[in-house]
Amino acid sequence: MASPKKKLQGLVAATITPMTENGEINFSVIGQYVDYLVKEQGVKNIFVNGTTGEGLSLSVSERRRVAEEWVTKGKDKLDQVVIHVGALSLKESQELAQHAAEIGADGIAVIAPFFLKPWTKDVLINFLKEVAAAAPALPFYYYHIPALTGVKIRAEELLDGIQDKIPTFQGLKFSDTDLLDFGQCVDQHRQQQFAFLFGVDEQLLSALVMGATGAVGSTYNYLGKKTSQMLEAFERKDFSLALNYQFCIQRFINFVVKLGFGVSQTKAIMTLVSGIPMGPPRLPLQKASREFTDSVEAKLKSLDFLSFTDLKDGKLEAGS
Ligand SMILES: CC(=O)N[C@H](C=O)[C@@H](O)[C@H](O)[C@H](O)CO
Ligand SMILES: CC(=O)C(=O)O
Repeated sequence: MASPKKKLQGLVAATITPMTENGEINFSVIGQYVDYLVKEQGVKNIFVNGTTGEGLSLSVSERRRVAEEWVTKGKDKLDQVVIHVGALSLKESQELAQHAAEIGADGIAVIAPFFLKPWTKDVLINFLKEVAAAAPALPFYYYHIPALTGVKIRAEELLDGIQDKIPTFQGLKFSDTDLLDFGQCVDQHRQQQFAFLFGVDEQLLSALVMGATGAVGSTYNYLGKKTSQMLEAFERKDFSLALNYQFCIQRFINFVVKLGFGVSQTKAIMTLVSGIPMGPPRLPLQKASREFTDSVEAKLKSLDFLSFTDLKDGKLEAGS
């Protein structure tokens, strides 16, 4: 059984995989990236090779090297490094799980296989169990992202009795807007100390109300500090301030969603905000346009996100 050590909580940044202009992984900026997350964003947990990291667009050997680099550069700086090891091939997923254990990662996460799909809960559990068994000492997280995998098995159903099958099961990363499903996951497992990590950044406040213990997301790369302020306000039960922060974050996300938002755009935004070159995405994704970056820069300035100036008297300016 996984050591019940430190529970994964708070904000977890879903890391981008930096690339060079010619499409190779740019390992040379990962050290800087770690320092940026810790010092500028106050984020000390990362989720590597997931959606934002284009994990499924990398070769197995690239995924291994990326995981190694984050673990190495994060040593003594980060609290937890969780590696996403999901793949269409069970063998590859097991290899990556075993590798994550060998390099000293703090946990592994797995999405549902999404080409030849599991159609029932039991089949999905069997797949996850085989992966988890390849890293029997590592905490295991199920990464529920039905809009991208097309596997719509409800998380609540999946979690029912999961520890009997997967003793290392430690939590759920829930990237969906179904708060009935999410809430029931929390409600039915209150005794078990699982991590319930929400993955829709623009709706995190509602998930906190529903019992989320943390969050994994792409925006925590550059809005980590802002989002932490929301978490702190929530902890203090200052719900109107927490809502102000959530609305402020929503104004930004709503703005980029309307322009067309995905991993490519996340790379462009992070380059802009951190100054660390994230490079283009890999095909089939296309680099974000110059117009996108220009309008985002103007928006970030108008929202005061670039300087991370604190809110005055806990009040936001009206409008956006
Ligand atoms: C589909 C996707 O990439 N979801 C991310 C994590 O699960 C989120 O962090 C979103 O990027 C974020 O909520 C903005 O929509
Ligand atoms: C957002 C997230 O969790 C991912 O990129 O996998």
